[in-house]
Amino acid sequence: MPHASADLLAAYTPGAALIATPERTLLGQGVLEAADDPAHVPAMLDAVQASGRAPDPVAMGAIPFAPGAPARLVVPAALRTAGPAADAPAPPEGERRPLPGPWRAEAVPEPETHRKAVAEVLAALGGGAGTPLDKVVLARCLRMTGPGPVDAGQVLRNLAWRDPSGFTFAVDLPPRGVPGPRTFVGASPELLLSKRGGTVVSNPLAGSRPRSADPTKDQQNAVELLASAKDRREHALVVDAVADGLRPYCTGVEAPAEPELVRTATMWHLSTRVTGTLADRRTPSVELAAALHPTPAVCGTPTGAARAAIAEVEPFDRGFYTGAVGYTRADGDGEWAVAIRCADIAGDTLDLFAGGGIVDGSDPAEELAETSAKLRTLLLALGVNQRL
Ligand SMILES: C=C(O[C@@H]1C=C(C(=O)O)C=C[C@H]1O)C(=O)O
Repeated sequence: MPHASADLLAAYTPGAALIATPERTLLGQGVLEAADDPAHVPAMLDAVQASGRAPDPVAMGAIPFAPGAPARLVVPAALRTAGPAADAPAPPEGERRPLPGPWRAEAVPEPETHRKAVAEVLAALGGGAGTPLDKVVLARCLRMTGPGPVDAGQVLRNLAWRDPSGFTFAVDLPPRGVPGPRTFVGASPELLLSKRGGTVVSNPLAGSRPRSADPTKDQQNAVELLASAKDRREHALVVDAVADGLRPYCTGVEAPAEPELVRTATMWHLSTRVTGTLADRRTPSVELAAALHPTPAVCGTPTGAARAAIAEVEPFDRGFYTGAVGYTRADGDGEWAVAIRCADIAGDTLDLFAGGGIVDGSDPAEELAETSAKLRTLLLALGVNQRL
C-alpha cells in the first residue's frame, strides 16, 4: 500500500530527511552511509547497492553555497516514498499551527545597511573602470529567536500546506555548536535540475515582484514584471548560464525565447524551463546539479567576480542557503532544488535568508522590499504576519 504524502509529512521528525517535489515525496530515516562531497555520491550509491543493504538506494540532502564546504548527503537506512504533496487533501485548519511566540528578530545586516550595500554594488556594476560584473545576488539574514526549541517538523508542515506545488524540505545538518538537531527547512519554487532517463530539466527563476492581497495590485505587479526590461535582462543571464552549463553533457538543449510568470504564495517570478537530452543517460543528477551550481539566480555573472563581491559585502556565512537540496537514485535519476526560501534551525533560533539579483537599473529600496517579501515564506510558516 503506497504511503500518502501527508502521512510522510506527519511522520517526519528532526534527524530524518523529508523532500517533497512536484513528482514525489521522500522520507528518509536513519543513516546507512553519508558523503560530504557530491562527487562521492555515485560511488557511495553503487557500493550500497552492491552490498545488498538497499536494493534501490537513494542519497538525499543538501549542498552548501561555498565551493568545497562540506555537503550533507545521506543514504537513509529506511526510505518511504509517496506521491507529490500537491495531491494530498488540504489538512484540517487546526493542523496549520503557528509556532509559539513571542519572537525576537535580529536583522543581519540592518535593513538600511542592506539598502546601502545594494547601492554600492550598483555603483560597482555601472561605472567602475574595467569591472566585469553584470549581476550580483545580495542576500540578508534574519535571526528569529523563540521562547524554546523550534519545532522544525511543524515549520515543514506549515510550509508544505501553504505551497504544496514546489520543493518543500527538511534535512538534517551537521551541528553548529547548539545542542540538539540542526535542520535546514524550506519551500523553494526553483528547480535547479531534474534528470529522468535521458532527459534533464532546469527551471531558473529570476526577476521578482511581491504578491499583493489586493487582486488588482497583484495583477499589476505581475504585468509590470513581465514587461520589465531590467528583469528580463536579469533573467536572461541565468537562462544563458544554465543552457551553457548543460550543453557539455547534452546532445541538444532547448529553451523558449520568452519567459513565463510563475507565482508562489508570496512572490511573482519570471521563469524559463530549459530542457536537454543527455549524451550519456547514466550521467548522475548530482553531478549535473553540481555543474550548474551556483547559477546567476543566486550568485551572479560572472560567477567568480560575483562570488568575491558577495564575500566582501555580506556580513554572514550563507551556509546551505543558495546551495541545493535534493535526491538522486543509483541510476542517476533525481531532482535538485535551489535552496532558497529557507531557514537553518538549531535550538530556539531560525536563521532566515533572502536575496535578490542586482543589475544595472535595480533600485536599492525595491531590492530591500523584495528581500522582505521573500522572507515572508518562512515568517508566515512561523505564524509571524509582519514585514521584517
Ligand atoms: C535569492 C533568492 O531568490 C532568487 C532570486 C530571484 C531574483 O533576484 O529575482 C528570484 C528567484 C530566485 O532565483 C532568494 O529567494 O533568496
